[in-house]
Amino acid sequence: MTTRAGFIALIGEPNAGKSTLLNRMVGAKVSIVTHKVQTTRARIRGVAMEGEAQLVFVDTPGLFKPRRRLDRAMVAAAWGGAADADIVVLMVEAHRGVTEGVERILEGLEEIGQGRKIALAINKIDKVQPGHLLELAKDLNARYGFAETFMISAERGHGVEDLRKWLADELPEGPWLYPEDQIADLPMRMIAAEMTREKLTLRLHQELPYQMTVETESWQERKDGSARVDQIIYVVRDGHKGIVLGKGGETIKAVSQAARAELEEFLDRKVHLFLQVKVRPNWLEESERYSEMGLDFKDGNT
Ligand SMILES: Nc1nc2c(ncn2[C@@H]2O[C@H](COP(=O)(O)OP(=O)(O)OP(=O)(O)O)[C@@H](O)[C@H]2O)c(=O)[nH]1
Repeated sequence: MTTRAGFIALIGEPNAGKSTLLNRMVGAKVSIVTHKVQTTRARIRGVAMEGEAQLVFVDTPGLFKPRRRLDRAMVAAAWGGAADADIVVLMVEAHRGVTEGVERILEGLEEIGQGRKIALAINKIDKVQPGHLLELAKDLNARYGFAETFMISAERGHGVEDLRKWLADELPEGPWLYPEDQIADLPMRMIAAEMTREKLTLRLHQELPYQMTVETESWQERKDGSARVDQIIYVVRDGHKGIVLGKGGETIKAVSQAARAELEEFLDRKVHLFLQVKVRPNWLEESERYSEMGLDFKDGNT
């Protein structure tokens, strides 16, 4: 059995249909991960299984907000998420065609195009005549050498299956990035980790340790309707551990209380939150790519 796994970034102008497509591909409403700016370059929006392939969809925050003065270096930096992905899918709205925004994205693709496959998905085909579609596909392919072109209607589901299958075939061979049984509650795990991270950021300000990550280790539903959530705060140095714990553990206690309160409000039920701080000195080398993606990377997984 050959397994495949990798990161896929759906990009496009606002309203192109990225969320709609993602929800179709993943088969559930998962794109609920908040859009708060973080130090991570990209975050997981959903995971789908297709045969023996695991498709991990990442978000590319703040990518396409039009900027007046957009120099190339800025573009490259802002494209972090897409640049880390194995496959990028550019979504273009069929009825709008090559807008200024699309042109800008095509320019950006030149920067990140090396080393990854880029597919074109012309979306909302239900809104136009077929003749128009072929012309648009030709025009776009003349501007950029896409690996493949798909005509889809994310809303109605047309062409989505073909795209999914193609993505599964094109992903690199390798072990799955998530255990299969974690996929369903993944968005919740990530939201919970993000809440704790946010509280730590608020509390520590400039003291915030470099390269700190929060991971939700386990999520258990209890018979009484409450949830037990265990999280680990990873830091890279021993000294950082002290900062996160605070004097007599007061920092971590306050963070835990605030994060729990927010999680309880979000879930509308009782939560037992357990935080642990661990030093993982080689963390960066071990898991640079995965942790940037917010993945639950553990030693020995590779
Ligand atoms: N007619 C039609 N409408 C679609 C299709 N796909 C998405 N839409 C609609 O387009 C709108 C935008 O879709 P979203 O999925 O929210 O787009 P998005 O790219 O995630 O937007 P942002 O979050 O703003 O970046 C919604 O009203 C969708 O219902 C499609 O295939 N056909």
